[in-house]
Parts: sequence; structure tokens; C-alpha cells
Amino acid sequence: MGNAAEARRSVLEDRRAGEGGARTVGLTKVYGSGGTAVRALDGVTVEFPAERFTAIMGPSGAGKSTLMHCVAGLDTATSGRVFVGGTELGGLSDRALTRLRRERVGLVFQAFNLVPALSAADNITLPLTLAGRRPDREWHDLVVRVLGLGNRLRHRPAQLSGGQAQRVALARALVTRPEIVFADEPTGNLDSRTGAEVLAFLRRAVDDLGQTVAMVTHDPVAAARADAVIFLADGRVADVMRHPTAARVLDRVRDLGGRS
Ligand SMILES: Nc1ncnc2c1ncn2[C@@H]1O[C@H](COP(=O)(O)OP(=O)(O)OP(=O)(O)O)[C@@H](O)[C@H]1O
Repeated sequence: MGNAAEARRSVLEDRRAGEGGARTVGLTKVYGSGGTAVRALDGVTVEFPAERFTAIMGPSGAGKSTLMHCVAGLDTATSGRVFVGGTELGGLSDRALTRLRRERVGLVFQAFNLVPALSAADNITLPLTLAGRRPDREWHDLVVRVLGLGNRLRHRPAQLSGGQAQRVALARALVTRPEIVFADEPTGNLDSRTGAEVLAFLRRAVDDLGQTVAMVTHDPVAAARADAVIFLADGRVADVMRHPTAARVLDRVRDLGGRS
């Protein structure tokens, strides 16, 4: 076995045993009150298992973003429970929640959200810089290698293609070795070939780096790269499909009505 493979194995064996993933129990989120109240989530119990890739689909307004925001600690539940790894979010102080959000959850957005003035390398380590932490060099280098970014580190975002920019965003989400990475329509701004490449890297984050990924998408082909698809409709879980194929996902999306 080569040095690189050995390094990779030893880094992966370091994983915090028994941690990772996220889940909700009876998660309900109501925006507003009285006659104008909107029940965005209505008793959602779902699991994002550790070291798995899960897609979230559903018609517009089904509650996909709300679910992601509540599990990522960006929004608070009205009732029900949210766990990231072994930690229940409901019991955390604002300060602890901020820390959890920063260090134990990774976020990837459609619009990349890289800092234009910083190199790819500095963008990747930004979450650690903000937290006053030093990168775990071995893990950092492994992430950069698996995402194929070694020769792009000195580039600024404007000098990167869309697919490279999204890989930098993914590396930034992974560098803290979070319990879960949420990707919100990560291929929405990319052409289909580049989108497929980014999906392949999301898969590698799970298969080669042992990370946990949850992805909101409207695209059945993208969802088919996941291990399971959670379908939401009207704030509830309408279905969970394991081992999805694009054709089966498309059928289900049509059953649920409208654009997924
Ligand atoms: N901050 C808010 N205040 C009031 N209502 C909200 C707020 N955020 C979301 N909603 C409502 O909650 C419901 C679920 O919205 P959410 O954005 O989670 O859906 P979605 O499935 O992500 O939709 P899309 O695919 O269009 O992004 C919608 O009816 C929406 O209008």
C-alpha cells in the first residue's frame, strides 16, 4: 500500500466513533401566528444516517429549506427534536448553537458563496480561521486531494470554473470534519456535465472520506446519486426511497404533483 493510501486509512480510522449524521423527531415549524400562520413542517421524523448521502425533494413550498435550516441550526423548531450527531439542538444556548453550526455542520449553496478576495486555499480554511482553530493538516490535505484541488489552491474564485468553485465550497464545508454537510441545490448553477462532476465529488465525500451529506435538489438525476431520497409534501414526509434511480424518482415526483 502506498503512503497516500496509508495516510488516508489512518486519518479515516481517527473518526470519532459513533458520531455523525443527524435526525429529527416530530419536527414542526410554524412561521407567523394566528390566521397568517404557515405550518412549514408538520411532524417530520427523518434520519440522515452517518456516512450516507441523502437527497431531499418535494414540490416548491414543501418545506425542504426549512428542514435543512432547522437541522443546520440556522432556524429553531417550533416543536419536536433535532439531533446533530449525539447532540440535541433544542437544549443548546445561543452560543453553543453558534459553535455547533460553525464546527459540526457544513453548508454548500447553489451560489458557491466564496470570498472573492481570498485564494481557494484561504477560502477552504476560513471556517477554521473564524473559529480560531488550526487545520488538521492530514485531513485538510486528504480533502484537497480527494476533491482534486491541489493545483487550484492559489487561484481566486474569479479564476475558477463553476465546477472548481463548487469543489472549493465543498472542501470548505468538509474541512472542519462536520457531522453533516448540507448542500442546497449545489448543481443549480452548473451545466449538466459540470453538475454531474460535482455530484461525483459529493459521492466521494461520502464513499472515500466517510462524510455524511444531505442535499436539497429538484433534479431526479442528481437525487439518483444519493443512497436514499426523502420526499416532502406540505411539510410532511410523503415517502422515503432507498437505492433511487432517476426514473423511479421522476415517477414519484410526478405522483406528488408539480415541479419537485
Ligand atoms: N421566514 C418565513 N416566514 C414565513 N413563511 C415562510 C418563511 N420561510 C418559509 N416560509 C413558508 O414555509 C413553507 C415552506 O417553505 P420552504 O422554503 O421550506 O419550502 P421549499 O420546499 O424549500 O421550497 P422551494 O423549493 O420553493 O425552495 C412555504 O409555504 C413558505 O412560504
